[in-house]
Amino acid sequence: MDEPDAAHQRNGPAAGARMHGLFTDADTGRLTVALTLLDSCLTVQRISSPPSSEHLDLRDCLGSRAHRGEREDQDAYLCVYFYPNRRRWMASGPARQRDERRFRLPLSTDENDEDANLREAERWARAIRHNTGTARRPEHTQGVLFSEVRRPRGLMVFVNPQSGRGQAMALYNSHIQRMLTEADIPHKLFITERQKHAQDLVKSADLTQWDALVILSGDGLLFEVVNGLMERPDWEKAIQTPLGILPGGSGNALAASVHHYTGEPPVWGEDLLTSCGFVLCKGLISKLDLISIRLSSGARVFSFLSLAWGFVADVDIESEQFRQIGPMRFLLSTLLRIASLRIYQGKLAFLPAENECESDTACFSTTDSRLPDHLLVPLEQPVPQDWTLLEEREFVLVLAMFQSHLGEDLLAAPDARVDDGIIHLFYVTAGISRITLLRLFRAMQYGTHMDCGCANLVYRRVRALRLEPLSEAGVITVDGEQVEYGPIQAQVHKGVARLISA
Ligand SMILES: Nc1ncnc2c1ncn2[C@@H]1O[C@H](COP(=O)(O)OP(=O)(O)OP(=O)(O)O)[C@@H](O)[C@H]1O
Repeated sequence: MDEPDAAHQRNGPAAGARMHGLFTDADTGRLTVALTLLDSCLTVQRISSPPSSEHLDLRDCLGSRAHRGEREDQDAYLCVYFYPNRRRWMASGPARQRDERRFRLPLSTDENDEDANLREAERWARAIRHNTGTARRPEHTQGVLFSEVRRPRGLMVFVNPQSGRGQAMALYNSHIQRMLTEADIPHKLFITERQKHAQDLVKSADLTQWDALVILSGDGLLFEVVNGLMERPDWEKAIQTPLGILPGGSGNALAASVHHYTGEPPVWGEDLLTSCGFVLCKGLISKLDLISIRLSSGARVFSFLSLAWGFVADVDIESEQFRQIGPMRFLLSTLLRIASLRIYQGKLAFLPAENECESDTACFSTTDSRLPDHLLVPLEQPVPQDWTLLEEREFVLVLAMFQSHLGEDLLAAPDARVDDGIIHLFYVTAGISRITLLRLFRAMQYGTHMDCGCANLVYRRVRALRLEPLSEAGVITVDGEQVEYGPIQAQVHKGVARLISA
């Protein structure tokens, strides 16, 4: 804390002050507190002994409100809600933590105007909310601030009560409801009752009623929402509805990616939820890449996160049986699968990102008019000539990442960005030892797996890919959800959706 500026107190507010006033401590009603509102900071100076001064950064502020005291109390109160990044204890990393500040304005001495103190507190709350909305981080040069476009509609918040360890409703009650109220964001809760419930709801929803669709669950529920939007006749407009993600599942890869894009140190569990809640209330609306995925049956799905075959897909699906242990389920399944390591036979081809010009021959022609896949040809035809077809036929895993994180603590593609228009393709060829594979996954926690010097691990930046498994049975996952097994191909569509992100 800074020492109080005696001259400042004598002479009034500092230059640039939007408002200046005297309050008392909300709890004791005794200490005198001088508040000064600047463009991007609220200064709190305790004038009474011991004097002190604090500068509270409005970029960390979610909102502010004024209210009358309870029952007989005629004083007015000003509440300001901050979520600064702080260490909980010395050894822990910084994480956003709630810090509510309350200040009291005593009942007006003017008997003819008993509401004067409440009006003054409301004037402060309005001014703080205004400055909170405009106090942007200087690095935010792109995108639209969500606070500028939202209201008066609200959020459609989907909660899957079964996701993760079944705690999503408790997380809503303990964190999200309060944060949205503090940020003055209206919302309506939709508790999903079955598979595809969220998909059906967004297919038929009147989207003009909502500012954004928010998912408090794992990535699977957002996958349903994205595909529900893309199945609508008005998909082109519908997919422009901003999406928000709050971690309530066990993988929470997109939520971890959104946090990663803030540039803040990694956090997990409820700290990740608070961070994503903060991003949701304050964040920018960014463009989001969607990846069109074609399955051998002719079905098509849209993905925002990942496509996996081999080791990663097996671990994802096999870990379902350990759902009750939360995110640890992936670690346990990884160890079990490493113990019985498999080789997967298949063909892999891709269009390198540096091949900017699009193939003349490629153009997937179907009756489906949604987002034509101009980089793909039908699966029965050979890939276009400007594609790379690998000679390797034996893999341990193929993993295409569209965002940075594969799980809360797996930073698979550190350079990925929300709308970079790139598929970050990793594959591990047969011949890798168990110990090296384990080392790779440990390094992936810090995003340093490419620094391990493992010759079996290859990373390519691509725009489209095709995978043809040669073994009869196996598992392929898209965004962590199992899809039909067989030849599959994908291409990126840059920034066609929108995500509330950092
Ligand atoms: N009430 C419900 N009961 C059962 N399944 C549901 C319900 N609501 C949604 N689902 C389904 O649960 C599936 C998994 O949801 P989701 O991915 O959000 O959670 P998760 O699997 O716990 O998270 P993660 O993918 O991070 O492990 C989705 O396919 C969704 O359709």
